[in-house]
Amino acid sequence: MPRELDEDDVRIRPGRGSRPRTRQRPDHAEAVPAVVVGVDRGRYSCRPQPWPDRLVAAVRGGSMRRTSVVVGDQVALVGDLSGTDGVLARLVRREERTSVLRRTPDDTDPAERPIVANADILVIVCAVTDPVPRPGLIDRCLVAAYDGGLAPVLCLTKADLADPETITELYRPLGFPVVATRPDQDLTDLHSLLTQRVSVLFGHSGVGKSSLVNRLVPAADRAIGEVNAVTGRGRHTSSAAVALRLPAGGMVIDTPGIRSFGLGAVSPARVLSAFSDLAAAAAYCQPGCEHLAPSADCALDSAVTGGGADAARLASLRRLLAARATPL
Ligand SMILES: Nc1nc2c(ncn2[C@@H]2O[C@H](COP(=O)(O)OP(=O)(O)OP(=O)(O)O)[C@@H](O)[C@H]2O)c(=O)[nH]1
Ligand SMILES: [Zn+2]
Repeated sequence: MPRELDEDDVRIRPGRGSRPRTRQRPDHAEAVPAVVVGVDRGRYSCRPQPWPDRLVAAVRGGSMRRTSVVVGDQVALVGDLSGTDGVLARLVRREERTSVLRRTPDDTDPAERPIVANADILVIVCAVTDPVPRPGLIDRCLVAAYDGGLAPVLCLTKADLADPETITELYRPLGFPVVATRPDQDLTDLHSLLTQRVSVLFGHSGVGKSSLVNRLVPAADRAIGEVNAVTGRGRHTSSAAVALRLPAGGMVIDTPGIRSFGLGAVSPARVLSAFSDLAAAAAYCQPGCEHLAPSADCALDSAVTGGGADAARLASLRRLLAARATPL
């Protein structure tokens, strides 16, 4: 029996997915566009665009063996797309990604690898208390979001137990939405941010992420658990990202078991690009300036003293740049 390749066999290229697809064949013109909503050991659960209520299990076609495919990827399928149990379609193309979140290497997995593609928003879920908030972790998530091309949202859970103001204040200069949630209030603010968008939820164990997912996604759609029935349950289940449909459109991607995002290859320039107000002043820095601390090389401090930039924004940028180097 030929050995089946899976996600673990893929060598992640250092670039950002710009390899020309010379193997693309014209006979795939009729392939059906679909989005990947679950991945398990080389099997992909996909929702075809023309039949979004259908879950089709697929494997990568021959020309795709070295192409990484993750939850959120836009792909093209050929073959039997009926979604019948036990039937496998073939995945013949992966479209360019608009964003990529990467998982940090760990003891069992030495490669930094993509876990979610094409998400618009990273929702960083953090409890106001119990467990105590860890701004260092939030900062690392922010770096991963800016680097991966996602807009961050901070969701502060358990606002019924403590005042979210201290932590909200810390992030105010960054200008992204901060939403506080509590069990006795509805999730209107969060719904309006996430509806019609693709968002990734990330949070450490105990912060209330599962409670949030259950409130955002009605029980019926949780039947996405079927994904695992289609593709088989196994060792990867606990760390696999799964895309769930929001009632009013859009998807939330849950990332159970993922403890942090990869920051190994993050460049200061990509983080800086999320600070448009400071990016212009940074053009006056010496080449190679990492903007980490006040120095003769860094033009950002004089931009602040000259009134062209905000001190709190610069402090936030420096905290994020420093967070890259701080282990969790
Ligand atoms: N008071 C209060 N408790 C909450 C809130 N959200 C969640 N909890 C409680 O916090 C505990 C953890 O919630 P979970 O939803 O399981 O948290 P999780 O982040 O999914 O944790 P894991 O399942 O371990 O990954 C549970 O006892 C919840 O009832 C909240 O807004 N307020
Ligand atoms: Zn600088």
